[in-house]
Amino acid sequence: MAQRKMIVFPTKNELSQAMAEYTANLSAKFIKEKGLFTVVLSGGDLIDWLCKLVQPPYIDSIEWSKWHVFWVDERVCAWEDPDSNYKLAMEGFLSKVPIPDKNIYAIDKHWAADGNAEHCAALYEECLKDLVKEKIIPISKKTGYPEFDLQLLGMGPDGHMASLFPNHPQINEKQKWVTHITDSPKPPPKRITFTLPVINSSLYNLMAICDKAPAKSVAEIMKRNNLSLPSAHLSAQVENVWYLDQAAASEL
Ligand SMILES: O=C(O)[C@H](O)[C@@H](O)[C@H](O)[C@H](O)COP(=O)(O)O
Repeated sequence: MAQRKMIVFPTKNELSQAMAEYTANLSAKFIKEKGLFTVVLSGGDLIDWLCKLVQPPYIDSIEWSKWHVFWVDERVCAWEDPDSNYKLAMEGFLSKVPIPDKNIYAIDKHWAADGNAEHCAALYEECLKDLVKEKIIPISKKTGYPEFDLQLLGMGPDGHMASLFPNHPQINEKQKWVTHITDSPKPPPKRITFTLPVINSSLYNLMAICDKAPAKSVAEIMKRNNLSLPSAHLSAQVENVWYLDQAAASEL
């Protein structure tokens, strides 16, 4: 498993620029190697930081038609709800680039609007299994779990990643690929999330963290490897890279 690497950027703008370049380079590499690129998004501020991808030169150079887009976690609510990670990503990013609709794998529309978190998680896992059969997602020979090319992650001030929160049992799930939570400490309470083995089976994981609020948790992870914080468990098969701005790195 890859060692954690950390890069601190002077500003959020530079972090955003580097994230776009990192994503574009991996997109080119994987499309050349296997004809497609699987990208997993999270919610939160990350989508804002992806803004550089919808600007030149990336907007024109990326082969968007070869992208397949997933969510590492999603809030269980209607697609139109302001809480929806799908809505956030569509409005801020995906609607601005020509990725075919069929390659965007959102939470089930009906069951999400209905608020059924358990069923939404089961359906999302089924969707991943169908894509394994269709050879869009391989199963890693090393981990035995689905292998995505790149995940773009964020961390909350409490050290959570995806919807794996401190002192909640979801972090220990090893059987399921996708699980659910109905009492998330960060609102809204109902969510679905990739499990830790699936998150760590990704080839490349980029964790992007900005601002002062998560700085203490960043220090707990970087200096003390405090495993009570879910993000401290992040790994990857090839590269586990953490991009921080100055404020997020201020307690290091
Ligand atoms: O649904 C969510 O809330 C996100 O997917 C979540 O996992 C996010 O990545 C972190 O909470 C960081 O969020 P912020 O960038 O908003 O702090």
